[in-house]
Amino acid sequence: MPGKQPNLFAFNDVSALTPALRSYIISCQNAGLTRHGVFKVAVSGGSLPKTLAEALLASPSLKKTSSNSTNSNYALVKSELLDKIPVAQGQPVVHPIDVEYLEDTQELADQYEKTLVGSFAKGDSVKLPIFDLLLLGAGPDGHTCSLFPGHPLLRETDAWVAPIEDSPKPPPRRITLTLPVVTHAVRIAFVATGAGKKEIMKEIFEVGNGLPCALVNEAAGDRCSWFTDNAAVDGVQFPRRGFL
Ligand SMILES: O=C(O)[C@H](O)[C@@H](O)[C@H](O)[C@H](O)COP(=O)(O)O
Repeated sequence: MPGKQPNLFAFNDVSALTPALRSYIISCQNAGLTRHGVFKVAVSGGSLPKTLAEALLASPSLKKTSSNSTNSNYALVKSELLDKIPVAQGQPVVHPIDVEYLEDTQELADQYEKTLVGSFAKGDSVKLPIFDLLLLGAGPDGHTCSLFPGHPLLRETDAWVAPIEDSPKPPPRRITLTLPVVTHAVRIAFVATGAGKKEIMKEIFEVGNGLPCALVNEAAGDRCSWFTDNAAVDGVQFPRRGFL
């Protein structure tokens, strides 16, 4: 159905992708600021924080990052991106998980949901938080956030944040935004690069198969955009290819 399909923006390589991602993020930010005076954005881990640094910082290579092998998405975003924002430009308000509750993932999820409730005022009128933008990665199995293929967590309808104790990707114990929160965002952008993504991109876009990334595509339609390099989408059929 034209108009309801996700957008695909494919580029020769990551250095060609990042300026377009930057423009897209700035337009989402401007829309958020116009709508409610703030820009509410959530960011996943993996290779994304590094790509965001390339997209958003004037000179991302000025400060070297010691390591990006960490189980903490916050530590990753902090070292790759936040620590490199010039002090004069100010810092965003960031809500990492509260490590005090790491031993109890349900409590950790509840505490994080409370943090979101503080920002989005869950109640009679607000059934779901509406982020201005979710910036996500796509795993080689089609997972996104900590929403894994075939996992019962995909059926969660009430919670905004949920624990997972059996993540197939380490670490096994995590918390995640739930699928309805993801699909309710004003805009959702996936960044997927490299030939290693080709097979799963084919499955997500040509088959669907209930893969978490495909479920986001189906629910969000044209509110969802994919930023890829050509290697990741070589030979993949897309209903809607855009140009930026
Ligand atoms: O929590 C995690 O384990 C990661 O954040 C993960 O969900 C990541 O976003 C995808 O696996 C894609 O990672 P890449 O972009 O590095 O392929």
